[in-house]
Parts: sequence; structure tokens; C-alpha cells
Amino acid sequence: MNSHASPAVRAAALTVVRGSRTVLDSLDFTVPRGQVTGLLGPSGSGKSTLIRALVGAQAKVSGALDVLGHPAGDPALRDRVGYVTQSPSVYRDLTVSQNLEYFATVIDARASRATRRAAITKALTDVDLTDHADDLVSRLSGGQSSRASLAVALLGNPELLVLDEPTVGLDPVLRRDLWKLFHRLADERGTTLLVSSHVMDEAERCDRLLLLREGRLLADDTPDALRAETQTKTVEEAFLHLVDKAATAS
Ligand SMILES: Nc1ncnc2c1ncn2[C@@H]1O[C@H](COP(=O)(O)OP(=O)(O)OP(=O)(O)O)[C@@H](O)[C@H]1O
Repeated sequence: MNSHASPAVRAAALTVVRGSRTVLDSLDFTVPRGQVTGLLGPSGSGKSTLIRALVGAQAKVSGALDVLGHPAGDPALRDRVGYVTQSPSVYRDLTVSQNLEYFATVIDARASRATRRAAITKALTDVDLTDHADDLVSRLSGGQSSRASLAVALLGNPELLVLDEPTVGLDPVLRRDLWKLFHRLADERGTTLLVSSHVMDEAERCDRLLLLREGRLLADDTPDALRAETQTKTVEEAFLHLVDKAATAS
């Protein structure tokens, strides 16, 4: 990781209005390159909205939001940012391999068949779905379908991978394996990952954290620094401490 590189994401006074509500309220933060940053917050705190803004899929965004040196949603980012939505985004009536074949063609129609096959084999290995390559997605478990979506996002070897609650509904072993994969991608390929979750124990697995509550940023720090600053033992306790502190201040 090059710690001197400009951040992968830079937000200044980022605000999003949905309906009549201000769902993200003047957020300032950066996401460093080559690390796993967790976007943590309770249900409804604005995580998906922030992710949608990052990938250019959210209306009524104001303030500045730069991604890999371009305004969020810029066409130049299309091949550089991988996005995995909360619900699996693969075709249920195709096999895992057929999905990957299809998306590999969409990503680069001019690539040779051998190049595409190599990318597909690597993505299947990354998410540990090689044994299910020929299964129809409709026959996969929830966790396997999520991993199939992740494999699609990995195909283009994105510089920034944005994952919206990728571990929801997974058993503890699969969750642990996915977090290992996230760190491997960051350490070995220098990929920047932004991973949202509402499960606070997952926060402990991140290099850095953005703690969100009711559209406001409560903290932007490492888990160690957060625990030290709040004199707590877990990030969950730190989060609660910060919630109480914010309530007292307002
Ligand atoms: N289409 C919409 N119109 C108006 N408000 C909306 C709309 N979609 C979401 N919201 C509101 O925006 C807020 C943030 O929603 P968001 O989906 O970003 O939260 P989240 O942290 O991702 O939640 P979860 O963990 O449950 O997915 C919520 O209060 C929600 O009610």
C-alpha cells in the first residue's frame, strides 16, 4: 500500500436528500487506498444511500464526492469500481459460470476467450465457488449467491470494491472466510474495499471505520484508536459511548 497516495474516496459536505428527509447530513471523510474500511451503522443510518452516492446511483447528492480522482458516477470509473448490492445481482436461470461468462463479455468484449476463462477461474477460486461453477444460481444457497455476485464484481479486477452488507445471512465460518478474502484483496492486490455492515463485531475486522448514525458521521478512525479514545473494550461499546456523547452535546 502506498500511504502517500491520494485517498480512494474523498467526501466534503456530502449531503443526500431522499423524499423530504436529509438522509446524509454534511459528511466529511476519506477512504484510504489499499485497506478495508468498514461502513458501520444501524439499520436506516444511511449506509446504502452513501454507497449508492459513491457509485453514482443516487439522486439529490450535494457537496463534493470524489472517487479515484473523479466525481462519483463519472464514466471513467466504470471499469475501476466494483459494486455488490445487498441482494444478489446474478441471473438465477444461468449457472454461476454462465453468469461470469456473460459479465466477462460485457466488461471486455474484445478479450480473448483464454483471457476471459482465466479471469473467471480466478474469480471462482477467490470466492470458493469452483465446485458450484455449473450449478444454476436458483439452486444456490443465499450465501453462495452472494459470493457469485462478488465473483462478478471481482472479474474486472476493480481498484475500489464497494460491498453493501455482503455478510448478511452468512454463517460464522463463511463470514470469517469472506473477511479473509477482503484482506487478501487489499494486501495482495492493493484493492481498496469499503464494506458496509450493521453488525458491530464485524467492525473489529476492519482496518478503518466510518461509524454512521442517522445520517451523521460519529467517527472516522481505526478500531484501536476508537476503543482507546472512548476507553472501551469493543467497537460496539465505543459506538454506544459516541451515541451518548452526541446526545449530550445536542
Ligand atoms: N426512496 C426513499 N425515499 C425516502 N426515504 C428513503 C428512501 N429510501 C430510503 N430512505 C430512508 O433513508 C434512510 C437511509 O436508508 P439506507 O437504506 O441508506 O439505510 P441503511 O443504513 O443502508 O439501512 P439498512 O442497514 O437497513 O440497509 C432511512 O431512514 C430510509 O427510511
